[in-house]
Amino acid sequence: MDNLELHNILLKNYGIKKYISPKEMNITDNNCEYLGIPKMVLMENAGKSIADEVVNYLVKNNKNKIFVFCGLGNNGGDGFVAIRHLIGYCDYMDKISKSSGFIRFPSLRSEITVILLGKEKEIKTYESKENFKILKNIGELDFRLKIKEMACPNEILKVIKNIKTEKENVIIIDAMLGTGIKGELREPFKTVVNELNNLNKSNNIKIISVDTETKGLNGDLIITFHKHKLDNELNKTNLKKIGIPPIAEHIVGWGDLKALSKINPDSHKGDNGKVLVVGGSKEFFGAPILSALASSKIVDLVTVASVKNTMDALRNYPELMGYEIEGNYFGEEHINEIVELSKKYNVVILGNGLSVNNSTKKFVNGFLMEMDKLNKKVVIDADAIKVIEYENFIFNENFIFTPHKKEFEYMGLDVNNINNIYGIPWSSTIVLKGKYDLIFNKNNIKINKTGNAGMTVGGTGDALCGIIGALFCKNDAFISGCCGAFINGYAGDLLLKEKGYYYNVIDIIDNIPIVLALYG
Ligand SMILES: NC(=O)C1=CN([C@@H]2O[C@H](COP(=O)(O)OP(=O)(O)OC[C@H]3O[C@@H](n4cnc5c(N)ncnc54)[C@H](O)[C@@H]3O)[C@@H](O)[C@H]2O)[C@@H](O)CC1
Ligand SMILES: [K+]
Repeated sequence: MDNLELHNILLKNYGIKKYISPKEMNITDNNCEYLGIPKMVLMENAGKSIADEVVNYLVKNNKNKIFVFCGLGNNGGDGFVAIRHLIGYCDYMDKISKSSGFIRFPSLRSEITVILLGKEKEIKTYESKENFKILKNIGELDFRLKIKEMACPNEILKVIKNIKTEKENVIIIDAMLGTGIKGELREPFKTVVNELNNLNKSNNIKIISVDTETKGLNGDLIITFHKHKLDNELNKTNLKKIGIPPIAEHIVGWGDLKALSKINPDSHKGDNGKVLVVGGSKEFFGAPILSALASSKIVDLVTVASVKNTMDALRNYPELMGYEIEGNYFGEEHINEIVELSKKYNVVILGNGLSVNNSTKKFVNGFLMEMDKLNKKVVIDADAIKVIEYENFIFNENFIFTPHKKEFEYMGLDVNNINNIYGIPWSSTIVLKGKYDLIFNKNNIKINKTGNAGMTVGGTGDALCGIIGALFCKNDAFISGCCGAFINGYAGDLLLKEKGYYYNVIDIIDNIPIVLALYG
């Protein structure tokens, strides 16, 4: 069974999640673009579905005047599109009422008023900007559309006061903030929300929110897109599908990369992560250096704890630090000192070039037991995967495993027997490497399709766990696994375009910053 088949079987078993968090939604939204679906298309579908629903609401509730409060992000953009579609309905409704003398809809003879909470130049996204321009073009010529750009709360208060005196039945559309809200509500949004809550108590006014209610707002209806959002009250939410395919939630793409924790420009040395690589042996001394080099492209500080041969090779890499152990292999006698050393680091990467023998077996099992007690984050790779005694093993959420198919079999999890995987009470994240990488834990599953045949060259697995370990310093296990797989593969894909299949792991490592600069 290949990873793609496994993915489909796991997906079936995981079932479909009813809710989506704002963060997951943003990732999915960006990954639609990665799949080739332009954001403009999703915004168009979202805005159209709002307009359809508002017209329904107009009919049912005998409303005939619309005010739309729009923010500067894509929630506002959905509002702009909805207004354009509603203007289309006005025409349709006028025609029906005049030609047939039969009034099916209340006529929107009065105008739609758009209140942009800010200035046009402050609109954040390309899609929103373009849709606002269209509205302005229409509004210049069509008496039914009025557009106001307002940043000052006092000006906005005047508009809301006027709404109170409206004789018409009014609908207010809240397209202020959606899944992009961060922190507490700022002005002028705060004032608007307070005032709208007061207005809402009057019977003539109904509030419909786009995607989510702007924080603190208590409206009448929410029209949400793709999936229910965690905070929305179900009994007043209407779900609309806007053309997002289910796989957009399960593919790793640049949406995941954009969701990674960002480097703070004011940060100090060490703030952006410290990684300890524990691996290497007399024979395989280079592997931990490759992991460490990959990590060092992302975090501030990387130390390799290893045998003398590795230390000798490390002299050529001044960007890495070394910690030499006694002997040719890790063993039980090294557990205490490496546990102590690990306390200074955010993440430990364990296993590259460790060798498989009784000595390393004792080390790995004893060391991981201590890591579990300390709640230390560990990426477990290569030989470490082979020597773990899985019968007594605790798969905690701070462990990420990065096996290929053969190593995965050591874990006692039969790829061909899905019941063996699904339902296992573990929290660790698995990054199962292959043509398609599969990243999963008991809550999530994603598939990564970056990478190419050139990556069968030695060391790419070491680079991968180096990247994952570095990301894990400041991100959760699942997104670190996903983004590590994506970055490693994408670095290789860039090389394929540039050099064909003739590149090595050092070229991949050198490309890590390029991928992060493109999408991070
Ligand atoms: N997720 C999807 O698949 C789709 C999402 N769309 C819409 O896009 C929305 C998300 O768009 P964005 O990511 O641009 O985010 P939002 O439009 O929700 O908000 C982002 C804007 O709000 C400002 N902001 C953030 N926190 C604030 C606070 N506390 N107080 C005041 N202002 C604050 C930011 O400066 C930014 O300009 C969704 O809710 C939905 O309406 C649609 O366009 C179509 C598809
Ligand atoms: K909203």
